[in-house]
Amino acid sequence: MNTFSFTKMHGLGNSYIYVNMFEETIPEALFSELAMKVSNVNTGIGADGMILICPSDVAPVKMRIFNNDGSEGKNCGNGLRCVAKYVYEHGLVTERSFLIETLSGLVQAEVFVENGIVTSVTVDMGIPRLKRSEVPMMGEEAEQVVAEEVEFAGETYEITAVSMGNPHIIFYVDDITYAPVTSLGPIVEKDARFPEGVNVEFVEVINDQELHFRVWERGSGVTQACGTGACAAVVASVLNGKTARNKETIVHLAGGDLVIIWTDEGNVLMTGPAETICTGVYYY
Ligand SMILES: N[C@H](CCC[C@H](N)C(=O)O)C(=O)O
Repeated sequence: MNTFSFTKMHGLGNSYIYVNMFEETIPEALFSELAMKVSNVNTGIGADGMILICPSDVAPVKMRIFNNDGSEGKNCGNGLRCVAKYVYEHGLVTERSFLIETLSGLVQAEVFVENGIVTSVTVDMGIPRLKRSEVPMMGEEAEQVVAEEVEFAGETYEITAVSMGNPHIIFYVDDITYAPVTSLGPIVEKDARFPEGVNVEFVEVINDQELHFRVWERGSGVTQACGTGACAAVVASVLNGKTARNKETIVHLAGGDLVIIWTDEGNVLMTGPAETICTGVYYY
């Protein structure tokens, strides 16, 4: 019987099983299968996926994120805040600001500490990728995919597509309460026009600095929050003239709020909480 120690953490209810790969040894071939198993609420621990905190050649740590269907994501905003909290509190870093390597590049995290405990984290999520080919989305190359009419399941929708290192498509709705998250989300997630799949976000604009937000995540389905998705929603809202560039926007997700700013310099800053739920030993 094999085991590994884990820490369950969440960012606004978007929970993952975190494994410190500086201390644990798990065969790479099992990462995908174990992500599915630990995520199962009945036969596993229960979470939206698994995140590995790994050594890196270019930063203090590298984050690898696996959705609950076993697929590997290239970025995870809520995960980055929890990784930053974990590595600071476990002494893997000594500075309050440090780099984290992801599959979509390096990001800079800054932790805010009270009595030795990280209470919130700001992550510089970098520059959004806006070209159709960068999302990626099939079709004739375009500098941006903004307010484009696209048909899904026989209905025509206006969509905006943004990559934060992982793909996102944003739909605007009049009332977030009635957003077709579970009906339209799974259809769009697997649409052939998104060769790598896509995270599906629904946004209600409250004012030029406030959004309501719900998400159907690629590889995990409905989650309480999606950090990269919230960043993509702010970028899309600026591109659509609905919110202000270079001003803090409050994004109200099901699990709570994120404060996000798309700066004039081009990068997206995301600030929000990160919490530890429990630790334990998993048997496999
Ligand atoms: N489902 C995403 C990964 C998790 C992103 C989300 N949980 C976040 O906080 O950004 C993907 O496959 O691209």
